[in-house]
Amino acid sequence: MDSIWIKGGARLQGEIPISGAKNAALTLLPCALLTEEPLTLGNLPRLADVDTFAHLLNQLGVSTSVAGVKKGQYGRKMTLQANDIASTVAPYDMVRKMRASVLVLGPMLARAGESTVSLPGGCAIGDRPIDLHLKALEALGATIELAAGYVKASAPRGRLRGGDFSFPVVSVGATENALMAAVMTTGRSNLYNAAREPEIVDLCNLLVAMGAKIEGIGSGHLIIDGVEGLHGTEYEVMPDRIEAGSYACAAAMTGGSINLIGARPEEMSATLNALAHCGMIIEFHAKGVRVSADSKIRPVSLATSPYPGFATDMQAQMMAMLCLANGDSILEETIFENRYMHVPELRRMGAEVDIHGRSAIVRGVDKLTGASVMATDLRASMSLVLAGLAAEGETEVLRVYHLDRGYERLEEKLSGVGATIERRSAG
Ligand SMILES: CC(=O)N[C@H]1[C@@H](OP(=O)(O)OP(=O)(O)OC[C@H]2O[C@@H](n3ccc(=O)[nH]c3=O)[C@H](O)[C@@H]2O)O[C@H](CO)[C@@H](O)[C@@H]1O
Ligand SMILES: C=C(OP(=O)(O)O)C(=O)O
Repeated sequence: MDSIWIKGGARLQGEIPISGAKNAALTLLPCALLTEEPLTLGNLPRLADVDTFAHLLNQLGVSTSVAGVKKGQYGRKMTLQANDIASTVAPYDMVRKMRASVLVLGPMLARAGESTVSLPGGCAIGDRPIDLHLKALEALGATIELAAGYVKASAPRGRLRGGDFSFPVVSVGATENALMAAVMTTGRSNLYNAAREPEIVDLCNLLVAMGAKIEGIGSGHLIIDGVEGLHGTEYEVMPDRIEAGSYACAAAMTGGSINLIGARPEEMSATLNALAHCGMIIEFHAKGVRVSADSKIRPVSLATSPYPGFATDMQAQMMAMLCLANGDSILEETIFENRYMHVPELRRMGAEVDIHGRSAIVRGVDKLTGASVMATDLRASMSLVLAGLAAEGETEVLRVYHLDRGYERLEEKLSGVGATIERRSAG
């Protein structure tokens, strides 16, 4: 199995091109199910999750073709076409590989009048139920049955009528599923307390480009007037604000300066504000944003919350950074109940972190030391890469497949700014 080997200590300096956002890509891809016309998505990141999603869509009868990509170029362009839906079942072996597979539920229901998807079960960061996806679809007129680990949603007489739903807690995925179902109903839907993440705005913008009628985009109240059918279009995936934030932490932790090319600072202001609070210099420019270390990292207290709050997907990376602050920081994880799996591994590198329920006290230390480490999820793995970049000595991060889910050519991007990092095969 591959690992990432890092010799820490280099001051990172230069430019990193930011790839298309994983979490946007994973909700734009299922939109191909909503039309029989071709949908072309550009700036799709080359990630394992994107390949897995394309494979799932293939199983449902969607054809996918990738335009020629030049060597050294990031991203790719994929054309997807769902002439017919060959199957309306997303099987367990796909959904268990990637939770986001559940996002075929809403669009498949809208297009084919029925949809059967395996229940995803829990994962490394928490329980992650899909009850709100199902309740929102029921409010739009779907009938839901649960049997043998699968959820079967159907639309009476083949088409949903639309309806109103107020999310009791903000859910990105449930908002996405409800939106993709609501755009082809026979009536009007109101989604209250909808997620406002930039990836939701990206989804709305694509749906509108396909002919959907959505008002309130970017707000917590989305009003959707169903249309008869949608058409194909060409669309560019938004830049990945979590990838950009992760590399910003790399600049901070190595006393460096990284220009995040293509990053949209307005979509990552909670991360940039936290970095500025910690003493980093943030400079906006036409091509993106530059993050530079000016002094020792100052401690900060942060709680994760839905957008525009501080993203849970940045918590592990921020923790790695705060391990090197000149004082104690407090992090509170309010979204997922089990998202501190990186802590024991960071401790093995010399970090001092105490967990009290959902809070973590991060006591800044003068240095981290390289070690062999592994994590059980994507962002936890990235926090270990960041720790390795700043640590004294060598670090080996095992279970690279987590990183390959969400960071396009990580080692290439980091060596481009001066890191000593390589992928090694265990043979
Ligand atoms: C592919 C993708 O975009 N993944 C992101 C998405 O995940 P995902 O869409 O799974 O996360 P949600 O926003 O749905 O989860 C937020 C909270 O709501 C709870 N919940 C969610 C749905 C539901 O039916 N019932 C329920 O109780 C979850 O357990 C969690 O505590 O948003 C998360 C929160 O920003 C991010 O960390 C993930 O990177
Ligand atoms: C938790 C994440 O992704 P997913 O929802 O795909 O597991 C993430 O991107 O950090």
